[in-house]
Amino acid sequence: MNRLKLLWKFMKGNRLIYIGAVLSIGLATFASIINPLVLKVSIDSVIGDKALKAPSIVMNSINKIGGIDFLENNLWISAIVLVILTMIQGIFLYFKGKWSAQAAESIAKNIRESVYDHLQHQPYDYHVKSETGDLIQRCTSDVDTIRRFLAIQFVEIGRAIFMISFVAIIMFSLNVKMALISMAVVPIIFAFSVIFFLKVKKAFKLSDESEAEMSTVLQENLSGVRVVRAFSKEKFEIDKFEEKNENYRYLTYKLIRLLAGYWALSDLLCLIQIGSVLILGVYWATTGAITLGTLVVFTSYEGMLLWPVRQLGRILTDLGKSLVSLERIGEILDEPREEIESNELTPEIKGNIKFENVSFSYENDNKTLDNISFEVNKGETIAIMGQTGSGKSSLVHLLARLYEYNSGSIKIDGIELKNIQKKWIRKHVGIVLQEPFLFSRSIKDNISLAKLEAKEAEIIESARVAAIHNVIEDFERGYDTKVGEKGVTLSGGQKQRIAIARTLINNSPILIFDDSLSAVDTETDLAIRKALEKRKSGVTTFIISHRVSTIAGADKIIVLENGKIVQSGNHEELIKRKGLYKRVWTIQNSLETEMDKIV
Ligand SMILES: Nc1ncnc2c1ncn2[C@@H]1O[C@H](COP(=O)(O)OP(=O)(O)OP(=O)(O)O)[C@@H](O)[C@H]1O
Repeated sequence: MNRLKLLWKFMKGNRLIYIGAVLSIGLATFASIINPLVLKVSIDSVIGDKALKAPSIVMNSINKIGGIDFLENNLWISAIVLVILTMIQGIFLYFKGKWSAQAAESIAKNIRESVYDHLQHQPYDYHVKSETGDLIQRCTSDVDTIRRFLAIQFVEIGRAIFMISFVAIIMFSLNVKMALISMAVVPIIFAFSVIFFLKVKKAFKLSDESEAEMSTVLQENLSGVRVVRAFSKEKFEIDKFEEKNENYRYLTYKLIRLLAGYWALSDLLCLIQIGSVLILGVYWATTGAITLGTLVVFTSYEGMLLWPVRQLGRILTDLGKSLVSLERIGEILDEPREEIESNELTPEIKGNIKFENVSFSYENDNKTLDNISFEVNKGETIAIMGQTGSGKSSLVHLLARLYEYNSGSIKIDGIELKNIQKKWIRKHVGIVLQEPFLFSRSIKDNISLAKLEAKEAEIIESARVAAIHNVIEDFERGYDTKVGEKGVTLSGGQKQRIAIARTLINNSPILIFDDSLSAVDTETDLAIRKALEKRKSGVTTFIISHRVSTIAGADKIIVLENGKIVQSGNHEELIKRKGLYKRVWTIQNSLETEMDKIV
């Protein structure tokens, strides 16, 4: 029920058009129902000699033009009325099709926009954990299932209701016995449709989910195709895809088999119904129990009645599918949005940072960061070193409020971080992530992403500091060079440097390099740091790196182990003490000496 409410919400702005479509189908149905009645009157009372029984408005109209005798001499009038009714039916069916399609397209657009907007407001962790292929499936295929239902089937509910009620009223007013026989199968098909609806809903859910799994494999494979090639794991990947593909085929086949079974059985019931009306109707017509006109009316109505009743199965089937799709879309929309523009504080950020007994864990009890305390002043550089998984990235993620710390306090310029607006803090904390992602746009657009209004000179300046300007200039199209998805046309180091330029353009007072200098060689690393040094005045910088030469010049160095600070100090102090820093420094130092000997 909640999901139907959601659909109603999405229909906002299109409800009137939709009601117009339902009314049109009602009028078209009405015209199609009147048609056999005109035929009956023509057969029984105009050509035949039965006295005409009709509502006074019809009787008056016939009398005005000269009575039944006049109609008998001018049979073409009946033919014209039939043609006009058919035309009315056609016109309203056209409007029904037009309006329902128009509304459905617009509603689908609303859904896509809502879901996309909602996804943009999901927290960082949501996207870390979600499967992209599954999300794409929900935003495309599931939305399309709803669109098709709204464009084709939903208005048919209106037709079915109109048709069954109109036809039932007329049938019972003409002949109760015949009406009962004509409608005998309706409740059976209806009950059958409802059972079927529940089964289809289940089968479609499985098929839709398996399609999502297949999309995830496909999306992951295409994103990681270079890893696949590098390890020549094509066969493994093909087998994995084939398994998902086969599962999807099997589940969809089961769904189609179910649908085929329903159609066959409901067709059989309908044919039995039509057959019994014909046999009994002809028998009663020959014995004089009913008129020939009544038989014509009943056989025409039988076809009209059974069509929407059978259609009810299809409507319910598609409703089942749409409910599954709505549920999957609703699951996204149920996720709480991350409020980044709250009424929290938006103070001037200078860059004095103080961690006091900060602890943090991801959903489980294991502490990823345990009792972290340190202080860094505006303009200082702090380096973080530690084994993989020791919590370095987690620590800097806290600074950008990508995650919230569980206990302790982080103060920026004396203000508790949790009280500073997320959008504001993210604007002032420039972070170069460990895995840079470039969009398939031009290099210029990629760099200016963090500051859309950036002037060309600013873009070039950032690129210069990131030591990538000369490389870009060498490209044929310079800054307009299009970067392939994930920057495939660029080397790892080039991508990394563009990502650095993108972060620098914002002139943030706090900069974080999350192992982002690792993809560039030592010389470029040094060049970037020197350029940064020259440019930055008062920028507080966090550098995460395993390379001692990168972090040796930092004002402070902290060494993490299992989420705890095990060492801190500057380079000179740390190389004098036993510990991870000294060990890494010794190894890297001796390697460099060896290299120097070779060169
Ligand atoms: N989103 C997440 N949900 C749950 N656990 C996570 C998440 N991100 C990281 N972790 C876990 O938290 C711990 C610290 O991870 P983190 O990425 O901070 O380490 P790191 O020191 O930056 O490692 P690396 O040097 O390999 O980048 C790891 O055990 C990791 O598995």
